[in-house]
Amino acid sequence: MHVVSAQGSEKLHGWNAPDRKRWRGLFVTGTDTGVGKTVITAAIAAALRSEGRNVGVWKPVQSGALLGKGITDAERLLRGTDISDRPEQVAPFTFAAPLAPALAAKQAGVTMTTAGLLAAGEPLAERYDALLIEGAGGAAVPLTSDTLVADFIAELGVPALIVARCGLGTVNHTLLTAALLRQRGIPVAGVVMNEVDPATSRDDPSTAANAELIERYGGLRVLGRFPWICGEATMEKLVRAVKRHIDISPIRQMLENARSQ
Ligand SMILES: Nc1ncnc2c1ncn2[C@@H]1O[C@H](COP(=O)(O)OP(=O)(O)OP(=O)(O)O)[C@@H](O)[C@H]1O
Ligand SMILES: C[C@H](N)[C@H](N)CCCCCC(=O)O
Ligand SMILES: [Mg+2]
Repeated sequence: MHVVSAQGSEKLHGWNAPDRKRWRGLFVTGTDTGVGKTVITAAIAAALRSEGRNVGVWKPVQSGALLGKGITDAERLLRGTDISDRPEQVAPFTFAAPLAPALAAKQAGVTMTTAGLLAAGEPLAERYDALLIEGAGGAAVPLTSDTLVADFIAELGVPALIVARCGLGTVNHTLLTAALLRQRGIPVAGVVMNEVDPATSRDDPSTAANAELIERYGGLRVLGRFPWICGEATMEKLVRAVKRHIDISPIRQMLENARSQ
């Protein structure tokens, strides 16, 4: 991905100052922590790569475990995509505490700033045509001492994808997430409904209508319902699931538009 200076006025994206850099990619946020952002980020990145696109993955900050045991998001993203970057390149900031990044960093004695996060992502931005960037928790999660995840997405100037649960409660969480993103001027590429809790969503009478409600009341596009993957989420299984269940054409289109700007 080439990081180029933004040209002209881009009020919607919030990066109209001439010296601001422009990032290419898609930010994968969610309605909550544990909704399946890592699974969906890996799946979409793997599907785009299987079409020959030079797409990388970036997890600007992760918390909850340290690198080494293969359980962090960066390590899972690499396994799910067969990308050969090192985990510490994909996740330059990793904290053990299972807390919001702002708190986890503070507890570890690390001063984390937006500028520092962006600088740490630049080598990946140079190496790939586009990045799939996974957030931490939802869009209103404190990222640094004075910013939320949504502020960071706005700073990057990339569109966002919302990963949402299928079952009861998801309409409220998804519409609130979209409202926050829009308030920051962030274009929303769509919503992926994830079967993160298959047993519950099967017996949940709301599941059948939730996507339609999200589209109607949120003016959002639901790109599909990602199935529960049994066993290890291998790249092959993830790509197959995207091809069968998710319409990634709006994502392709956004990446193409970013290339031609
Ligand atoms: N479609 C799916 N099929 C099988 N397992 C899934 C699926 N979606 C999510 N999971 C599992 O649910 C758990 C939570 O998912 P995941 O780690 O992707 O959430 P997340 O939104 O990335 O969370 P975080 O905020 O910590 O980054 C993981 O154990 C993951 O493997
Ligand atoms: C530790 C966890 N896996 C996430 N990466 C961090 C989630 C922070 C959520 C904060 C909150 O919404 O209350
Ligand atoms: Mg994750």
